[in-house]
Amino acid sequence: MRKIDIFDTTLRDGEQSAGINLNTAEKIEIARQLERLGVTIIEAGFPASSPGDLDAVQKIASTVKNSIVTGLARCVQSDIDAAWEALKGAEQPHVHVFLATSPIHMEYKLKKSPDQVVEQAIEAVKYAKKFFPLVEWSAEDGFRSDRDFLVRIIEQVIQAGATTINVPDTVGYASPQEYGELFRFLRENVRGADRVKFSAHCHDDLGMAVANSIAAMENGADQIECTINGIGERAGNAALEEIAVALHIRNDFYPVETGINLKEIKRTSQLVSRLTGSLIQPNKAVVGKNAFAHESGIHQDGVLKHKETYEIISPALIGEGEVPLVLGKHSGRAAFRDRAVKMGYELSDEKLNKAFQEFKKLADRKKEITEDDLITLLTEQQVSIEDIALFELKSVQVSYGTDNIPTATASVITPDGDLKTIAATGAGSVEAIFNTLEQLVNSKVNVLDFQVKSVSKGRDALADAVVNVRINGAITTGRDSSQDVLEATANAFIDAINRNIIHENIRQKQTAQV
Ligand SMILES: CC(=O)SCCNC(=O)CCNC(=O)[C@H](O)C(C)(C)COP(=O)(O)OP(=O)(O)OC[C@H]1O[C@@H](n2cnc3c(N)ncnc32)[C@H](O)[C@@H]1OP(=O)(O)O
Ligand SMILES: CC(C)C(=O)C(=O)O
Repeated sequence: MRKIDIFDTTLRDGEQSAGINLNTAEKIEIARQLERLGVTIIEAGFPASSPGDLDAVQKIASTVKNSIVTGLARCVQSDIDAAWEALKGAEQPHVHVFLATSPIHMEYKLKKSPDQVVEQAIEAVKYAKKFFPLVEWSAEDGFRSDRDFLVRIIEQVIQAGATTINVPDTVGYASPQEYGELFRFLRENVRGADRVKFSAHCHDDLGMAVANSIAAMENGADQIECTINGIGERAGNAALEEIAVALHIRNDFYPVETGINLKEIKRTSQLVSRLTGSLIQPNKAVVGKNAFAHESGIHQDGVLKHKETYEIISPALIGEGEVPLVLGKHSGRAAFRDRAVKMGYELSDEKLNKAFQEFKKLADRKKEITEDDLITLLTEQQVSIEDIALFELKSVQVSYGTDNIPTATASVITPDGDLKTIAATGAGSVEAIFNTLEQLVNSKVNVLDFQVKSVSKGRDALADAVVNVRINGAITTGRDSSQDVLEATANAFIDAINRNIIHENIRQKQTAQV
C-alpha cells in the first residue's frame, strides 16, 4: 500500500501559535510521545531562533530514535550552522530550509528579485548538503507563487541536492481542487520530480487545511506536514489526528497507510493540550470532548440498537475509553433506561417512566445532569415514593421596602392535604421567607447554607437557589431554578423539606426490609 509520511511540526509551527511557549523538558516530553505515535519526522524547532530552541532540538535529536528529527533554517548559512549544531547527533540528520517564492513575499518581504531568490535557494541547499544527507527545501507561500517560477526554482534545488520539496499553502488561501492541481502540475512538469519526495504543508485560515492536505496527497504528495490538535501560526495547521483517522476510516477511498499508531492519538492530543495550555474546542473532530458524545434521543436510540448508525469512528480506535451516552434535555427513554440499567436499577416500566418525566423536567432547568441527580431520581422511584405525601408551595409574596420590615406571606398544601397560609417577618426578604416556611412545615429547620446564582447571562437569566438545611439531625439540600430569585429561594426550601421526608421514608423502608 502507498505510504504517506507524516511530518509533525507541533514543536515548530505549532509552537508559533500566539500564546504558546514550551520549555525544553516539555518539548522532549511531546517529542517522545510523537515518536510513540509513529510520526515519520518530528520538526523539533528552529535552532537559529534562540539558544533555548537549539538546546531543545539537540536534546530531542539525541533522545528520539524511531522518528527522523529535523529543524527549520532560513536560506542563511548561520541558520544552517545552528541546525547542524543541533542535529549532528541525530540518527539521520535532516534539515528543513525554506525561502519564499511568491511575488508578494519576494518583493515586499525579502526585497529580492526572482533571480536572486533562485541563487540564494541553490546556495543554501548546496551548503546544507555539505552536512545533511536529508535536505527538505520549502517554497514558502508556494501556493501563491507563479507556477513557471516554481518549476524553475524547484528544478534548481533538486539539482543542488534537495531530497524533499515542500510546497506550502502558507496563508491558508488554497481550495482543495486548486492545491491538488498544483501538485499534479509540479509532478508532471518538474524535471527530477521522480527523485524527490513532495510534501504538503497547509494552514487553516479558511478551514480547509485538512482537505487541502488530502487533495495534495491524492495528486502526488508523499508527505503531509501537520500538528497535533491543529495548533499553529494564526488559525493553525492541518490537524494530524484528523488526517490520520480520515485516511484510516476511508481507506476504501484512500488506499494509503501513514504508520500512525492511532491508539496513541487521544493521549498525544491531551498531552499537547495540557503542556501548551491550548484548549481543544469541544466539537473538534476526533479529539474534542464531544466527538463521540451522542446527546439526542433519536441518535441514542439508534446507537443503542446498532452503534454504527451514528458512529463512524469508535472511541477505542484513538485510545479513548468508553464514552457514556450524554443524558440531557434531548435524550429519550432508550438512553435513560440504558443508563439506569447500567447503574444497577431494576425499575418497572411505570416507575422508569415516572423517573424519566422527572428527569426531563430537571434537564430543562439544568445544563448537566450529574450521576447524583440520576441516583436521586431513580432511587426515589425505586422505593415507591408515589405513596409519600409531600409539601406543595402554592404561593409566596414578599413585601419589602427600605423603611418597612420585610414580610413574607406563603401558602402551602401540607402532606395531609390542608391549605395553610402564614405571614412572618425577617431581617431581609430571604429570612422572612425562611421564617414563614419554617412555621408552615412545622419543624425546626436550621439553614446551614444558602446560595443563589444566575444560571445564564442577561436580565432574564434564571436564578438557581440552593439551600442546605438540617432537620432533626439530618442534612439535606434543596434546589430550584426560577425566573425570580425569591420564588427560587422558597421552592428550594420546600424542596429540601420534601427531600428530607423522602429520605426519612426510604430509611424507614430499608430498616423494615432488614
Ligand atoms: C512561514 C513560517 O512559518 S516561517 C518560520 C517563522 N518562524 C519564526 O519566525 C520563528 C523564529 N524567528 C525568530 O526567532 C527570528 O525571526 C529570527 C531569529 C529567525 C530572525 O530574527 P531577526 O534577525 O531579528 O530578523 P527578523 O525576524 O526581524 O526578520 C526576518 C529577516 O529574515 C529574512 N528572511 C525571512 N525569511 C527568510 C528565508 N527563508 N531565508 C533568508 N532570509 C529570510 C527577512 O527578509 C528579514 O530580513 P531583513 O532583516 O534583512 O529584512
Ligand atoms: C516554513 C514553511 C514550511 C511554513 O511553515 C509555511 O510556509 O507555513
